[in-house]
Formats: sequence, C-alpha cells, structure tokens
Amino acid sequence: MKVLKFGGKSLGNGEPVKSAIDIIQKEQSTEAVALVISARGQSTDLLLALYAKAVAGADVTPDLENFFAYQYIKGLNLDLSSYQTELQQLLEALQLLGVTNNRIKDRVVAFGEVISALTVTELLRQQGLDAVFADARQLLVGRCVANDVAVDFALSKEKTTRFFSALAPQQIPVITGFIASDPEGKTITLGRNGSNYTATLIASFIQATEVQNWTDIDGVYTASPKYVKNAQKIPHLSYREANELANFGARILHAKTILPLVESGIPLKIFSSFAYGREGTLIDEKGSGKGIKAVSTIEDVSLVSIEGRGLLGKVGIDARIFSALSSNSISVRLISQASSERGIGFIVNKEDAQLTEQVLTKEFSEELGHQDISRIQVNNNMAIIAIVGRHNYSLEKAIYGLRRNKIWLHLISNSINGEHISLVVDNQDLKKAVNVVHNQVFGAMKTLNLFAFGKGTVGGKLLDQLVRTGDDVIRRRNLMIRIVGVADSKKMIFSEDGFTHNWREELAASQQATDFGNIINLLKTSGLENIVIADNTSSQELTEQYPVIVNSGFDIVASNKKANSISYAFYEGLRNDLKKRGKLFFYETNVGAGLPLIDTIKHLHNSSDKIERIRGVFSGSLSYIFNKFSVEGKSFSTILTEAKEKGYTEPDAREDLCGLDVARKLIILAREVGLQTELEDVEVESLVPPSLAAIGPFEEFMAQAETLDAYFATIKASLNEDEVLRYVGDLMVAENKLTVSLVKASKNSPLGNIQNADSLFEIYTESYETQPIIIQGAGAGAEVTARGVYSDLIRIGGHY
Ligand SMILES: NC(=O)C1=CN([C@@H]2O[C@H](COP(=O)(O)OP(=O)(O)OC[C@H]3O[C@@H](n4cnc5c(N)ncnc54)[C@H](OP(=O)(O)O)[C@@H]3O)[C@@H](O)[C@H]2O)C=CC1
Ligand SMILES: N[C@@H](CC=O)C(=O)O
Repeated sequence: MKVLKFGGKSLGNGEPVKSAIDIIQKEQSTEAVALVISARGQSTDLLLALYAKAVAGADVTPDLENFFAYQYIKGLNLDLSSYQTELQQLLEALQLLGVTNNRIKDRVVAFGEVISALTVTELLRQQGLDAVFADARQLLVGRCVANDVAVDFALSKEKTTRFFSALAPQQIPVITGFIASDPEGKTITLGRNGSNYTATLIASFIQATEVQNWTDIDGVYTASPKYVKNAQKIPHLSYREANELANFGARILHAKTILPLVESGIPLKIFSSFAYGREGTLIDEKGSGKGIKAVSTIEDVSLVSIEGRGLLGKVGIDARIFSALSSNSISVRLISQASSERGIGFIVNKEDAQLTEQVLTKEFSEELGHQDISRIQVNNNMAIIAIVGRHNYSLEKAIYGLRRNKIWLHLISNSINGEHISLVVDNQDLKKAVNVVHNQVFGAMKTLNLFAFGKGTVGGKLLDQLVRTGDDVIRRRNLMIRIVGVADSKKMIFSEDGFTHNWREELAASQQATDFGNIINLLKTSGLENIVIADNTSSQELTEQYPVIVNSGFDIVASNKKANSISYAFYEGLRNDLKKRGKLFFYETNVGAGLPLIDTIKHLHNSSDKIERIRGVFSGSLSYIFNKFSVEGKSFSTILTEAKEKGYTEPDAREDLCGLDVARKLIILAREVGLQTELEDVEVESLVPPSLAAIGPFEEFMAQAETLDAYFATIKASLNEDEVLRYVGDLMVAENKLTVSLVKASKNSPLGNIQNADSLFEIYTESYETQPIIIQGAGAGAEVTARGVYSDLIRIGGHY
C-alpha cells in the first residue's frame, strides 16, 4: 500500500480538486492507497483569522459563512451543518472569554482537515470508490512540548495498525492530516508541515511501499525559483540531503517529516498535482551520490556576536551561552567561533533575537562590567545561504563570486561531514547572493546583467547584436547577457527581467528621465548579480562617474575613449579603484574599433618586449575620407558627409578633423606602454581650416562647405600622381613624442595602400625592430565596433 498526501492548494475548488480525485483514481488502480488530506485552499488561514477575531470579541458571522460557502462543492451530497454549529459555538465561547488558548485554537483549525477529508471521501464515493473517512485524532497521539509535539510512536502505531487491519481490501482510508490528540483526547496539531508528518508517520506504521506528496510544486529545486530563475529540479536526493535542505529553508520539506521514513527506508516522492505524469523528486536512502544538490536560503534571521579579550582561553563560556539560551527555549541555527576564542557568532530566529540579547546580557553581566566582554551585538537583518551536498572547492567558488559582487560574508560554517556549508549575508543581498552562489557552485549558466548607456551608432548596434545572437552565446559560452537597462541622454528604461527585441520601442515609450544617481541606486538595490555598465556614449560626465560605478561593485565596458584620455590623475585613480575593488574595465574598441590592438599592446608590454614605436592610420573616418578624396573627383565635404552617414566619425565629426580623436588614441596607447602623458603633450596638425576654427554648431560648420572644399582642393593639388594623403599618428616611446600629421604617402607603400575605413598600425618593439607587427582592418563603423564591445562583455562574463 502507498500513502498519498494532498496539500491544500492541490485540493482547492474547481480544477485542483478535480485533478486530485483523478490522480487518486489512477494511482489506486495499480496499488492500494491510503490518503492523507490537508485543509482545502486557504481554509487554515481563514480559520486562524476566525479564531483571532473571536478572541478579539469581533463579529465572526460573515467570515464563518464565507468559510462554509467555500467548503461546499456543487452537486456533492455532504451535510456540514453540524460542523458549522459546533464551530460557531466554539467561536462564541471564545468571544465571551476573550482569552487565547492553544487547545481551542487547534480545535478551530482542525475543522479544515476534517471537512476536507469528508469532502474527498464523498467525491471518491461519487466515483464509485469505497472511501472511508478517518479522523487522525483516533490514530495519532502526542504531547505538546515547548511549541512542538512529541508523538507517542508506540501508541500511535498500535492504533493505526488496528484501524488498517479492520479495513476491507478495496477500502480507501481518507485520513485528516495535521491533527492528532493528546493523552486526554484533546485536539493538538502537528506544527509546520504537519500533514506531511501525518503521511510519513502513517506510512512508517503500516510499512507502506512509498509516500507520494502531491503539492503545487513539482519537486525540490536546486534553489528557490522565487530567487533563482535558472534553478533546476533535483530528480533524486538522499534522506540526509533532504534533511539538510529541510533544516535550511526548503519550504517543501520539514526535517521531522523525513525521520519516520529514514527509520523504515520508505521512499518519498514529491509530485505536482497540477502536472500529473511529470517527473518529481525522489528521496530515499541512496540518493544520487556525491555532488552539490541545492543552495537553500533562510531569510530574516539574526546574527548574535559576543566579543572580548576575556573570552581568550576561558573554559566554559560556550557552555554558559548555550545553557542560558536553551533554558529560554532559544534554538541556535548555526555557530562559528574564532580560533583565538576572542569572538563567537551564532544565528537565532529573528523572533528570539531580543530575548537572546537580554538573556546573554544578564548571564555575562559581570564580564561586561569588567570589559572582559566588550559587547554583545545583535544584527537582525541577516540571511543564511546553505550549500547542500558533497562539495569540492564549492566554498572557494562561492566566496570568489560573492567577493566579485561586493557581498559581505558575516559568518561561514562548514559541517563536519562535508555535506553542508552555511554562509551568512545581509538580508538585502540575499537575492543577488543566492544567484551568485548557485551559479558558482553548479557551474550553471552565468548571467551578466547589462545596463547600456548610449543607443546611437555603436550602442544601438550592440543591443541589436545581443538580442540577435544571445541564444548562441548561451549555447556556446554558458553565458546569458541580460539587457536590464538602456539610457540615452534623455530617457531610460530598467527591468530586472530584461529587454529583448523590444528595447527600442520600450525606450521610445519611456517617461523616465536619465538620472545617473537613480540608475546606480536601482542597480544596487535590485539584487541583480554580475552587473556591467556599457558606455557607448561620448559623454565626459559619464566617464567621470566611472569611480562611482566601480565602487558600487560593477564592471565596465566602453567604446567611449574619454576615461582613458582625460587627465592622467583620473586615469591612475580609476586603475587604483579597479584594483582595490577587483573590478574589470575593458575598452578594446578605444583604438582601432574591433581590431585586437590594445590587447596585443598589453601582451607585448606585459611580456617585457619593449614597445618602441606605434605608427599608422589611427582614424577610420579619415582613412575613408582620404582614400576617396585622394583618387576620386568628389568634393571633400561630400566625402565627409558620407563618412558621417556611414557611422565612421565621432558624433561631432570635427573631433576627427581637428586631430583630437587620433590624439586621444595616441594617449591611450602611450599610457598602455607606461607613459604618463596628457592630451596637451600631443603635437597635432589640425585639418580644420583656420578660418572655420571658431564656428559653433556642426551644421553651421558644414554650411561653409565651399571654404572647406577649397582648402582641401589646394592640398590635393600638391600631390604627385603616385601619392595619396594619409592622416598619420606616431608614438615614439623613448622620445615621449606623440604627433598627428597629414602626410603624402606613395600609393605603393603599406600606408598608401589601405582601403575603405581601414586603420593600420605598425608596432615596433625590441623583437620586431625593423619588420614591425602590422595590424590592419576596419578602424571604424557600427558593426565592427559593436562586435568589439560585445567581445569585451564576453571576456568579462568569462570571469564570473
Ligand atoms: N563610430 C565608431 O566607429 C566608433 C565609435 N567609438 C566611440 O563610441 C562612442 C559612441 O559613438 P557613436 O555611437 O558613434 O555616437 P552616437 O552619437 O551615435 O551615440 C551616442 C549615444 O550616447 C547617448 N548619450 C550621450 N550622452 C549621454 C549620457 N550622458 N547618458 C546617456 N546617454 C548619453 C546619446 O543619446 P541621444 O541619442 O539622446 O543623443 C546616443 O544614444 C563614442 O565615444 C565614440 O568615440 C569608438 C570606436 C569606433
Ligand atoms: N571616429 C573614429 C571612430 C573610431 O574610433 C574614427 O574615425 O576612427
């Protein structure tokens, strides 16, 4: 015979209770069943509310009617009037007395299970099954001890086996869950998860073949799906693991419910009654072997810490703490003690925190007076994350992830059998922390949460690329890049669930103004892990906020060159912040767009190959302009407009023309090789004609196209037939000399030979002294630059 237990949600009116009856019919067709039934739907909550109202002397009539209205199922021949009268009388007595009483409370609550079991019995009879109602108060006996129930196993077993042996083979007992009686025959309840306990007790008494727990969740998950979206169902657990999970927050289980099964070796299966046929979780003696099984959580606990020099080497301190707590019925969830014995920390339930402080202050009043104990501190806003299962390096992995996400660990506790690690974090960090730990220890898919500043040429293309190829990155890199926010200079959007192809429409429809402080605050309080800020703007104000971003615990990717080319003091300060916080900043696209230039320079520099000179065409837009202008008949302004339309220029193309963009790139490379240069150190030959230098808006500048064209026509006229114009950047490291100038190059030289918007960099080093390393390819453009930023994001993801 197997025992089937149905939870309250699985017996709610309508489809849920119909499905439960279907399941019972199917299951009993293969093997005899005994049923354990919880109160239906919200019945227990309604009864508790009725009890509270009655004690407060309030009118309970409407609520009582509501309760019974819910209990009646249309077409079912069940008369509950005697129960209604009995409950009403109990509540009236409570109204008169106005006092709380746990035994009466249990009697009130018991109506939920009794009516539910009667209802299921009747529904089964309607289907032609021989169902027999059984009140568990006739079967299970126990005593209330300190907020718990101690079951009298021998007596309960005797009563239960006697009841079962009197059943005919075809009869299906429908037993009330949750309730039992005390030795005087008064109603008691079995506490949290009480109906599950009823089921496992009955199963152990009758030596059932298995217990099936039918509920609204289809099994035990690797973490609470409320917090961790990619939590996975666990197919198989051992009793030990289930017990650890039950002790550490798994709502679906309770430690004491597992015990009767352990002793009798009966397997427990957890299924969803809303998805019959779907695999659930099996819990038995063997389990599925080694490995991490789950990361569970307990919210809202309190951390108590006792510190002081007087604890050093003193015998009996721990004994005094725990005996004081135990005589006040305060249970300690976990403990950690410094090896020097100068401090001890432990976790209690939040409800017990105040009493704990009072009890310990009294116990150690003398030591506190002599300053042997400097303080007893209680911190109420704590949470526990428990890693359950045998682990190799899981603690290291968890700590690495938590550190990267700036999550403070208050206490660590490791079980002796190695099957359990507990980590205590601030409650406010719980969601982020459990995601980090879960992903670290399972090596599960990592999530990178991206907030993107800038949705123009580069930023917009990056977001489109991410949406288009995100699934591919998940498949190949086990990394999900979730776009949680986008901001342009005016508006922003933010959603913890992320945006996909609809980001443009969502941003267009947004009413929320871009506000940097608000964005950082939203991200910090979101509970999202692994946050990366993408800067695809040309805003200097935003780059000046990078230290705030880093100090908030976020990584950065940027196509914006300004953070690396404004003052050296800022550059150095940012590097210090990054180092101190262990944060990442990737900016490969700052020079040469998607070309692997900065990385190459870094590798050469780090391998001590002295870089002597970097020379070439640093500007993609000016490469395009001079490639065309030198050989085609179009005017300079026409080609400049083309370059802008193709997305090669800076937002204000004069930053390219005046040499500022190339100068920035030279500074960035110079700093990579260790020079402490400033923008003013670069000797720049500007291409903005002197007569147009003072013009304000770009449109006004372009309105002077004739002057611009005439200026460049003169320069072009001075070219020989085999020459072309090139705008060349040159970094001479030993001389600390950085120049940008317009040169005439032979069409047949490497510089003269480049096409389209290609950049070309010649890198001379100690090893590559005469034959430089040459890196050449598209040096500007939305597609290649966005790809470069994308690849920086993936590199950051590789560190999670
Ligand atoms: N184009 C290229 O080939 C390359 C460009 N880069 C760099 O990429 C960066 C972006 O260039 P590009 O895409 O061409 O420029 P765009 O002008 O096309 O886009 C800039 C975006 O930044 C937004 N923005 C500006 N200031 C802010 C701010 N303070 N907060 C939020 N958003 C802001 C703009 O908003 P709004 O739309 O409201 O104006 C716009 O969406 C530049 O720094 C450039 O140097 C680097 C390598 C190559
Ligand atoms: N405007 C820049 C874009 C890339 O950095 C260029 O022309 O190279």
